[in-house]
Amino acid sequence: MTLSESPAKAPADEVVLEAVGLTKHFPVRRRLADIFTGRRAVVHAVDDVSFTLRRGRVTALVGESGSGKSTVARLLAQLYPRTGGDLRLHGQTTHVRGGRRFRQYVSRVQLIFQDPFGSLNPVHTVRYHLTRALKIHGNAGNSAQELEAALANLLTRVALTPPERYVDKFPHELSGGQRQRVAIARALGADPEALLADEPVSMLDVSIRLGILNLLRDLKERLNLAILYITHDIASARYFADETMVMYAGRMVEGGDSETVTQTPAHPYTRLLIDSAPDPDRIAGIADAGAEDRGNGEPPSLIRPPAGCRFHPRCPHAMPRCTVDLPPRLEVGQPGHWAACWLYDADTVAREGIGAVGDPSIPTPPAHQAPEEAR
Ligand SMILES: Nc1ncnc2c1ncn2[C@@H]1O[C@H](COP(=O)(O)OP(=O)(O)OP(=O)(O)O)[C@@H](O)[C@H]1O
Repeated sequence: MTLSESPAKAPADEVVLEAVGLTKHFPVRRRLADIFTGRRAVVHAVDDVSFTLRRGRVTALVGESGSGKSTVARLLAQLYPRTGGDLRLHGQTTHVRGGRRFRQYVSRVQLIFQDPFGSLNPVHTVRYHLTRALKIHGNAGNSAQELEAALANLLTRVALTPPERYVDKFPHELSGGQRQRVAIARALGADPEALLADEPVSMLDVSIRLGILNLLRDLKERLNLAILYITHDIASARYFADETMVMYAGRMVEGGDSETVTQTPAHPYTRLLIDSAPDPDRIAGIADAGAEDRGNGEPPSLIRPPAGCRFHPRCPHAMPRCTVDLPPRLEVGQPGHWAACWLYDADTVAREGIGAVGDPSIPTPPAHQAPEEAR
């Protein structure tokens, strides 16, 4: 078998991968007190995360450091066993740990790492890395000519042309951007349906980031790929992703189409994120409201995460209910736009009042600002 020359025949928008209540807790070393109490402490890295990856679409997963984004990518790549929840490939539950079934899974779902310097072996050439990927996934053809054609095809797909200029280079002879292109070409050697790109540009020079994002977008369109784009840069999600989901302290707090989430953010945490990463194109009203509503402090301990909404200790709008009840996903206007926030439950707001337990050092929204406007 060789690489498909034309975009996959699967319909655009077809669901490839589905996370349903995905949960990952990492055990932490036992302390003396734990032995007496019989408790085993865990890091709640990812709790109850649900979303779908579709053909021909980029889904961004955004959040600050430690929010659980990389753990989600590793769960989707099945590098970690999950603590709970389900992972479905084309609707079928999938649970693989090594061996042939893992290789079959990996040929459909490929992970691209953040660090193009660490992910390529410095003693091997581009030819070696790509040939290995093609052979492992049965895409190297049946002759030396077919292999050569497949190598040229991969390099051309990632715009490393002419291919003969790059194929025999070692990683140290390439720039960071060129190395990341080789890493992407290696992932494409599997002829996958889904790419999981974990901060694919964060270690690259700012001047070449756009080129890599444009390449991924081009691949999404030409190869009809489903792409998960993990980033802490919400402005790039607006530019690059079709949908954006926001994670805070291991939980999803907001989701919807990227334009809506970035231009009319609903969750106070999303507003904080946008506020700390100014986007010049953002509409003035949101920018002003964000500056006023800014929460402060640090993300919580994931060993003993706060009850209720995990953002409530930092939230200027927190109400008593936020400290005890976990908010469900609530619709916030545009179809498909949701926020896990009690601000969007009219009964709770009417009963408790916005900001009743918020940090008093942070100004609460003006009295006229109804939950509708708090979006
Ligand atoms: N193998 C592990 N063992 C214990 N805790 C872990 C492990 N991997 C991650 N964690 C913890 O899980 C939480 C989520 O980490 P994760 O790396 O997924 O976050 P992230 O959003 O990707 O952050 P970053 O952008 O810094 O990579 C963190 O508190 C982290 O310390």
